Amino acid sequence: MASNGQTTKPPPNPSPLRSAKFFQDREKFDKNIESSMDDHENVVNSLSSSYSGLSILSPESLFLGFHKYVLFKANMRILVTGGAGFIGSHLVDRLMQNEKNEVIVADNYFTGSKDNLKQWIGHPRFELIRHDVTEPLLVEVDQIYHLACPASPIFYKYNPVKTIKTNVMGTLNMLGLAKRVGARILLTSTSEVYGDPLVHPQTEEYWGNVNPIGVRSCYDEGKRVAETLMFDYHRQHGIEQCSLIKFLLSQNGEPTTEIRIARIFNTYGPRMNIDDGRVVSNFIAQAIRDEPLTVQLPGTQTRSFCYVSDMVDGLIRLMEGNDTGPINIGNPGEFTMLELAENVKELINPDVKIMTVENTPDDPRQRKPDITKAKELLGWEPKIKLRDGLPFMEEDFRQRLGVPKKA
Ligand SMILES: NC(=O)c1ccc[n+]([C@@H]2O[C@H](COP(=O)([O-])OP(=O)(O)OC[C@H]3O[C@@H](n4cnc5c(N)ncnc54)[C@H](O)[C@@H]3O)[C@@H](O)[C@H]2O)c1
Ligand SMILES: O=C(O)[C@H]1O[C@H](OP(=O)(O)OP(=O)(O)OC[C@H]2O[C@@H](n3ccc(=O)[nH]c3=O)[C@H](O)[C@@H]2O)[C@H](O)[C@@H](O)[C@@H]1O
Repeated sequence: MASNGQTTKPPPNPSPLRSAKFFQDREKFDKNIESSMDDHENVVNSLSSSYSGLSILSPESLFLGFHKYVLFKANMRILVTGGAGFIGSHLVDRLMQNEKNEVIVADNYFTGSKDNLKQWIGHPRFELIRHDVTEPLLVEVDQIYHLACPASPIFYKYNPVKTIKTNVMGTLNMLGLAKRVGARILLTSTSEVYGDPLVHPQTEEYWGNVNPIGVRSCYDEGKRVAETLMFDYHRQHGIEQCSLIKFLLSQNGEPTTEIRIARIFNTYGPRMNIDDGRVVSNFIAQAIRDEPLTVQLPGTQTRSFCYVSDMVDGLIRLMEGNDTGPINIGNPGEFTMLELAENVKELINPDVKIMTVENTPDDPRQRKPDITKAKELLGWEPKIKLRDGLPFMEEDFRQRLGVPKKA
């Protein structure tokens, strides 16, 4: 009861789907669909009369062709944030292979480098922008792969406030852009959202065991907030629509936010920073330099390592597919750090020593993805085993370090 004794009205239904505005909008869509149908008829008629050669085509096929032209744009303009980094640059290579793609990279070069993209600089379908994602960006694009964020623990702990700003404000800015231009956005989240996991292997349903105030939290919790923002934008501004309605919505200035979330597990391959600090790059660089492999204690902690080409394949499938995720993308092959060191020693330098060193706080004890969802929903699973991937990385590191393999 209100204070004046009258019965208070229930608050309006908060669901944007059921608000009065929703029904007004629906009416607007219906009218638009009708007028768009009229437009199509006009186009079909004028095309048929202007080009006698087209008269062999049925009005239906012309209608569909027009739809395809308008709704499923032949060319795709794709933004890759963090595209000058390790995974980002491999993703750019793969996207550029498709001649219908135009690729724009936005990167602040904190851990990435122009060198990773040198083969594309000057290419007519490629643009590189020095940009920090904590600031807004306005570019007309159809898809956004949002990778910008330092990934190596050494780098993300170096300036933790900046790391959390990159994850939170960076993702907010990219979501704002996605909403404004009607682009689909994919976030590269991480297995670190599972923290020091109590469930093994990790399924997407597991909510994680994360220290909110530890030295890794800027990254783990930053990515968790980034995932939350993705889903909030999706729920608040995005309804899964069929392409026709989506097109009409975007024509009306109505926001749509289509999201995809990949939870990436440890990925390795050529172009990793040599002094990046992550375990695979450390061990390979140490083996090549004849320095002892530094296994952090206790050495029995596990990780699952995915080769970068498999990762890129998984990310593209997720972007192109129909599922929002989150979906684990990683290789379920699980190794202790001592086993990894043994493998590197055997494959790269049998004379190298293995030594144990102190670990850092909150290091997860185990990690292995359950990839059932990726298999079922994306038809994806990794192809390259660790022992097959390590030599590709060795070759790249030897070239960059200028140390040829001993005869
Ligand atoms: N490699 C892995 O094992 C792994 C695992 C889980 C998740 N991920 C995620 O995948 C993405 C790419 O990782 P990576 O291994 O290629 O790392 P990386 O450090 O090589 O690449 C990150 C890129 O983002 C750029 N960047 C960082 N902060 C930025 C900012 N504020 N504005 C613009 N650009 C910025 C860097 O300069 C770099 O080019 C990251 O989001 C990371 O969290 C990676
Ligand atoms: O897969 C993930 O989700 C995360 O994986 C890594 O995080 P982490 O597994 O801690 O990466 P590394 O620094 O490579 O450490 C892996 C393990 O190797 C150990 N390690 C590291 C370096 C080293 O020289 N020796 C060593 O034994 C660490 O103690 C740790 O147990 C990435 O760096 C994160 O960006 C990513 O999000």
